[in-house]
Amino acid sequence: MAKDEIRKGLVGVIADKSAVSTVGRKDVGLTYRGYRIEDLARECSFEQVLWLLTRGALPTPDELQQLQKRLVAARRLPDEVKTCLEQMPATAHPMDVLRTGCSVLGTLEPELVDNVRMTKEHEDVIRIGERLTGSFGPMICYWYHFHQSGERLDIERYLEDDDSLSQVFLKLLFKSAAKPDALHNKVVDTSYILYAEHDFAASTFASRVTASTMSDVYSCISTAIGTLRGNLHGGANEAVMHFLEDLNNEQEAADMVNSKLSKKEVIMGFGHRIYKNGDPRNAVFKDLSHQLSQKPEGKPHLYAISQHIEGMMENLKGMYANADFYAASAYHQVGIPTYLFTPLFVVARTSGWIAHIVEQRSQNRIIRPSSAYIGPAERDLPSGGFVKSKL
Ligand SMILES: CC(=O)SCCNC(=O)CCNC(=O)[C@H](O)C(C)(C)COP(=O)(O)OP(=O)(O)OC[C@H]1O[C@@H](n2cnc3c(N)ncnc32)[C@H](O)[C@@H]1OP(=O)(O)O
Ligand SMILES: O=C([O-])CC(=O)C(=O)O
Repeated sequence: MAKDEIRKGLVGVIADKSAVSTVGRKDVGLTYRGYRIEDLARECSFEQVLWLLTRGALPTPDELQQLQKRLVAARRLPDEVKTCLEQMPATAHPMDVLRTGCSVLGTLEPELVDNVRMTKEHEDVIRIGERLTGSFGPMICYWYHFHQSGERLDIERYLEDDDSLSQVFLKLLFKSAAKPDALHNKVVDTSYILYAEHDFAASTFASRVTASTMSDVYSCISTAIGTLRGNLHGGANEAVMHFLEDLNNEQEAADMVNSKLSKKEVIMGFGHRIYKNGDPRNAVFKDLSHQLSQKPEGKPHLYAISQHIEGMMENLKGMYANADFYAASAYHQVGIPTYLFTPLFVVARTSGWIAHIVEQRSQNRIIRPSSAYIGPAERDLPSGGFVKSKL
């Protein structure tokens, strides 16, 4: 790369070393700490993956039990957080609710200044990550029910100590003390695994930029949530659902694709900065969406329309579905409201963000690129015609 070359969007720039994941090595494949995503999705729970990402190795049964205890404790929302959730408007986007909830928790349980240092003792950071991961589901459900019906959700009423993070979310969303439907739970748990980590994706890179200034963990995570929210990144799963909702059959889907492509509009859920030959997470999400569509209450037409769009994009643009495309029809068939799709991504990705914050701190140098200036040449202030406000 030539010294003055501008890489718009930082395409192809290798910004640092990382030992967390590999994305698209030889154009395909995703591994977390060396393990293939397909194997993790099939064999592991999200809690195991959370441990793996943040600590580098799979947990022992005892370590998993300890983690579960901490995640149970993390479900508790301080009264101050509940009050803030009640004060946020019903019209707020749930991503803004989570971003703010993260900040509020950071004021109540701050990372001690003494811990914000370049050190190899990272357990405190990981524990904050666990606290946030455990509290995000209850936070979003508390806000959701309060603004749907005025009810102050009694979180523990529905939960048991062995509930996984996916079970916690589904029980609280549907206000049910019964274990959720097995396939619904598998969909949410697997989505958490698939969404957990993705190298220097925009939100992760943003969290590392904040970490590189020696800021606190809550600031890093709220930076990341704000970055994930956009439609070109995590917000795409909601954007996909918005156009799927408007389509009644394959002909309407074809008209939508042709119309958007003719206007050079981007079709959400397709394309990727790194994967040019397909996103390995897509096959897993697609299979889950298909399984759901086969249930009596499933929506086979939604799956068929999605498949039709996927085929057209491959044929017309040579472009493949990314993780967000079938995540939309899968979450929808579980009964999750569309505006909660990206918040679920946050629950999952907090583990990856934490792994990267720890890594950034352990090999820190402030992230501060340069720009190629194209503004006016250096000049004197005009002698008159403007108000000189300096005394
Ligand atoms: C979990 C995730 O965050 S996965 C990503 C989720 N985001 C989306 O699904 C949004 C839709 N996709 C996109 O906008 C893009 O593909 C991104 C943001 C994911 C990647 O962006 P880039 O790496 O800059 O795209 P890339 O350089 O491959 O684009 C090449 C060309 O394909 C076009 N293109 C890229 N994606 C799409 C799409 N989804 N639909 C139509 N055209 C597209 C671009 O407009 C560009 O066209 P041009 O050469 O005429 O300007
Ligand atoms: O890597 C990216 O650019 C976006 C992505 O797929 C993710 O964050 O999961």
